[in-house]
Amino acid sequence: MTLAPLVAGAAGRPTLSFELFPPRSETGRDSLWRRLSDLLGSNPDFVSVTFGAAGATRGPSRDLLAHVLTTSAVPAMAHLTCVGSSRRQVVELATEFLDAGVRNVLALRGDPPAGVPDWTPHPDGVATARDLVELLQVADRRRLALRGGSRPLDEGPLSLAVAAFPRARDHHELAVLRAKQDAGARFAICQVTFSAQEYAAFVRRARAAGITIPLLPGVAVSDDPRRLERIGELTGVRAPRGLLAALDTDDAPTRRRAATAFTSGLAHGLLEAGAPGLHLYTFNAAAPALDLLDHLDLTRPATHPRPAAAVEATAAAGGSTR
Ligand SMILES: NC(=O)C1=CN([C@@H]2O[C@H](COP(=O)(O)OP(=O)(O)OC[C@H]3O[C@@H](n4cnc5c(N)ncnc54)[C@H](O)[C@@H]3O)[C@@H](O)[C@H]2O)C=CC1
Ligand SMILES: Nc1nc(=O)c2c([nH]1)NC[C@@H]1CN(c3ccc(C(=O)N[C@@H](CCC(=O)O)C(=O)O)cc3)CN21
Repeated sequence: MTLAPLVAGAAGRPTLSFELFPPRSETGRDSLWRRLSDLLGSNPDFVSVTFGAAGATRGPSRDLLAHVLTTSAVPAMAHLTCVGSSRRQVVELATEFLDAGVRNVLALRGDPPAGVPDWTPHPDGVATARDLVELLQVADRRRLALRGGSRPLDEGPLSLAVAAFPRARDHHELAVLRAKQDAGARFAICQVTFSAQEYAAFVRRARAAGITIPLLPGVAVSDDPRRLERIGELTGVRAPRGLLAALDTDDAPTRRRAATAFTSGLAHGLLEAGAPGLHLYTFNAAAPALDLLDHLDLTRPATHPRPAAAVEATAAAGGSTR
């Protein structure tokens, strides 16, 4: 399933996507599989799976993507990063994910690993997301050529997305996004934002700079203030003090209501500003994302065809394939 037309509005409704990170442990994996089935059950347009700094979660990220691709009909997007890798390593990495059935990739430069003071980037490595956008297309073409040049019928074209930064005010950052678009990115997922005005102003600046691809805003839907603090440390985008204060309570239902009151206000503002949809940073929790969907009345009809593996598994279990 190619996501670019969906994000560009082909479905006639806002696009909805969930961002997940791979579990750290076996126990984490079992509990994630359960929460995942609630999230996938709401029929998002796609889920995306993060890739730890400098490839630290390569195996777990690939396994989580393969799990989504084989057990659900929801398209999955891999985040892949290039910082610290040689061109050859990037092509190998891309081929591994393409072999696992991934056709949608968020091409990111990537964060340097935390707490590794003597870390240095690869000397002849791929330094920017723009170069990664190009190299991923090379890897896909090379893989196709090695298989005799014809694509299996169920293998769609490679579809690439990149990151965008609503906070960025200088022309250089817009030129970088423009270069990623010109290299072949079909849409951008925005860094977390807590302000619809900030997003709207960014979209205006981007359009004036010749950026025409859809710019999907990113919304952190957590009801856990520690998560929001952590994302603030990681990205420099701090949650509003009022939101953190409202979440500063041990009463879980109060926290959940406060989170949904905030995210639904923000989501309304973003959609009113013309956003093509919402990319929800879920932190692997189902409830805050599903509460928001209820609140927005964004219930989704089941539109994705089921993958053969899931249909066979259901049929083997004596169940319905619908
Ligand atoms: N994992 C995720 O979901 C997300 C991660 N990020 C992170 O944000 C950071 C930035 O990533 P991207 O936007 O993918 O990287 P990018 O390669 O587009 O930009 C990275 C930096 O390099 C500079 N740069 C890029 N091309 C340049 C050029 N030709 N000449 C001079 N400077 C250039 C940019 O100004 C920017 O400051 C990374 O750490 C990335 O992993 C951001 C959003 C989402
Ligand atoms: N610069 C940057 N790097 C990213 O990886 C990134 C962004 N920005 N922006 C959007 C999303 C948000 N991301 C996040 C945000 C928070 C955690 C987080 O809370 N991580 C926990 C560990 C999670 C776990 O494995 O249990 C942490 O303590 O760091 C992870 C990814 C990934 N993305």
